[in-house]
Amino acid sequence: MSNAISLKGLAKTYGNGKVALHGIDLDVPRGSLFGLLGPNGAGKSTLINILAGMVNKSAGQATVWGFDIDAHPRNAKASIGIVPQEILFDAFFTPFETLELQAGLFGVPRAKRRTMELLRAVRLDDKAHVYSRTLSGGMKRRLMVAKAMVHNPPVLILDEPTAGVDIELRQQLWAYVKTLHADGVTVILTTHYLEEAEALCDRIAIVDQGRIVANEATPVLLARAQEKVIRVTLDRPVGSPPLVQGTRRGEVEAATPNIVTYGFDKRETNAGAVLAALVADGHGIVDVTTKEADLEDVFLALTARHGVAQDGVAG
Ligand SMILES: Nc1ncnc2c1ncn2[C@@H]1O[C@H](COP(=O)(O)OP(=O)(O)OP(=O)(O)O)[C@@H](O)[C@H]1O
Repeated sequence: MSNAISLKGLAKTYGNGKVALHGIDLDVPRGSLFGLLGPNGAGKSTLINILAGMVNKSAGQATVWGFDIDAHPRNAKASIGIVPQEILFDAFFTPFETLELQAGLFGVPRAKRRTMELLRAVRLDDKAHVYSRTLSGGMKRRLMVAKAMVHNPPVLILDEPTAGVDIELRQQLWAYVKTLHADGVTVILTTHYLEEAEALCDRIAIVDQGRIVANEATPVLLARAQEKVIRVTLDRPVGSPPLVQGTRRGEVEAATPNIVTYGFDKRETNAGAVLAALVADGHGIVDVTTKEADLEDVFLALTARHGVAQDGVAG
């Protein structure tokens, strides 16, 4: 019961024979801010749509907040709020009416509705009574989040919430999501923006071709990226990179032949040893920078397919 979402052998084959999910197992712990990453077509929307009751699974089990989606569909649905990719609401309703209508659909009694509180939370209280069609894109997006929260679900799923949203609005949206999370809401977000998942999520699962290829606490996932890059400015140009044991991919920069870069595995050597080797070889060090591998490197390594170009990575 400690999981917000639990999937066992969840599979989906569409009518046209396309297998979108190959029997996946996935647990999302309660209280987490969970990232679901994957290239286009990986199966993220299929997974979310099954939880939302919009797509029928072909096999397996799914529970939301302990409620099996087959045995207790109403409770499962009531436990989840979903912000879909597309903006969906009637442009001729005001934000206030939109939320009231949604609360009605979820059977929230009038006395328990939090319409103005939600509008304040997404900073749309001053727009409560204007037509929704006059809202900016970012405001509409925030209204979608408020709409997903009318029935106060313990789990909020955001499907690609920041695609096409500018940086300032993105930050406002994340500020609100963090507030919800701090208040105890379990948040699951799908995103192509790896930096976003890295910065926000405490746990990340990577989906690729209908399979979970990683599911780990963010620092553990990042630690999988053992490659580090060191860029050294030498005191004079070199024709080829001096040999340094324990490194690979030594390169001299074409335009500035006194700058050399090396890749190395953190488990095998370190920046100090690289510099010491260069000095021992008679080179003077003028400057040095290093770069850690990031989530993008891990992501690419895990979803690398022979001869197939990746799409949809990093937005
Ligand atoms: N209704 C459908 N009928 C047939 N195939 C579908 C249907 N919906 C999705 N698919 C296919 O299932 C696979 C998974 O799609 P899905 O939309 O779940 O991926 P996704 O990870 O959400 O991708 P994106 O990030 O682009 O939304 C894709 O190959 C897609 O073409």
